[in-house]
Amino acid sequence: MTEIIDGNEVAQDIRNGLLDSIETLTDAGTTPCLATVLMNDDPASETYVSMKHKDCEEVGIATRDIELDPDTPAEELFDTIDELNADPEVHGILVQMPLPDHVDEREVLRSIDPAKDVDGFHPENVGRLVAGNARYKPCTPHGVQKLLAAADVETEGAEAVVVGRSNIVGKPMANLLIQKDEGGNATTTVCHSRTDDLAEKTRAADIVIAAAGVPEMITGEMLSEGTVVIDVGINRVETDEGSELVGDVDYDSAKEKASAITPVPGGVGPMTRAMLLWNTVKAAGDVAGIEVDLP
Ligand SMILES: NC(=O)C1=CN([C@@H]2O[C@H](COP(=O)(O)OP(=O)(O)OC[C@H]3O[C@@H](n4cnc5c(N)ncnc54)[C@H](OP(=O)(O)O)[C@@H]3O)[C@@H](O)[C@H]2O)C=CC1
Ligand SMILES: Nc1nc(=O)c2c([nH]1)NC[C@@H]1CN(c3ccc(C(=O)N[C@@H](CCC(=O)O)C(=O)O)cc3)C=[N+]21
Repeated sequence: MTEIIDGNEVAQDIRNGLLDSIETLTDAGTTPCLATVLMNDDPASETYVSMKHKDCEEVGIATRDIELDPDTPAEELFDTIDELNADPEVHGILVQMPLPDHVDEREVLRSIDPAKDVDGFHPENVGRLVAGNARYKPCTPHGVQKLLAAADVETEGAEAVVVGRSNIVGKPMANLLIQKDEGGNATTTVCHSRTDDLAEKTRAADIVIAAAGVPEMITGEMLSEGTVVIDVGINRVETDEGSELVGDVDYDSAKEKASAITPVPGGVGPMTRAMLLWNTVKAAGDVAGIEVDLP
């Protein structure tokens, strides 16, 4: 029997696990607060940002909601970030990607106070993660680690294959998997668009983590019996019945081979949002000087 790993359920457990710490912090006068900055009018981005606000509301995290018109001059975005950096009531800052072409994404990431960088994308936080001294683990890979743990998947000694090498998913995922730490100690291969014979790599894996942004590219035929399959991909595709959300994994054929698999939607996506709350609570705890219990 293939285990279907329910991301909504695990994310709910994480949110519940944060409640006591949020209450402790709030009672001590430090209500955790996340600020989001949205500077694109893509409906999907708007949906994701509003989901993040709803999640915060549910657990008692305060929010700031900043929306900038996509043709706002970059200077104004930097001014906004400076204000949030300086605001003692704001603990986490998330600038939703993608940004318009006239804004330099790297410069934006560098401008966020690393102590408030709850995405974990600032170069200082990337460096700390790589050095094995992470402050904020990036939300999507951290969420994948929590999903694997919830499904009792042992990473230590496992052969893990990450498909994708982006800065926001593939690279930090691989870095977490090779850490000498809980949820790490995996022998990790990173594949990408120039990988020769991807199927050979995925067939040798105990754990496959698909983050390529190519709809349904990982098929059952590319997997060995018993593989754990984590599908990070979120692709909107048009079908005869309208638009549909699919992952990077061909779910039906992969499920035939997998011992455990995540669905899309309802897999990694909700975990990304839950780990954002996790990082925000950690940020508030650091500011308050209170050691909070994190799930
Ligand atoms: N669930 C969630 O919370 C989140 C989901 N996502 C989703 O995850 C997916 C990946 O996102 P992201 O990392 O930002 O995407 P990017 O487009 O930034 O990176 C994709 C990576 O996949 C590699 N790749 C592309 N095509 C192939 C192929 N045919 N075979 C092997 N490797 C390939 C690319 O290789 P190369 O480097 O050579 O170009 C690149 O490294 C997307 O579907 C995205 O929507 C993203 C963030 C959060
Ligand atoms: N600074 C920044 N940080 C991010 O973390 C970030 C970003 N920019 N830009 C866009 C990507 C994408 N991303 C998702 C988060 C949650 C779901 C999610 O909750 N998905 C649900 C619902 C999907 C739906 O119904 O549309 C699911 O998969 O079940 C999806 C995608 C975060 N990202």
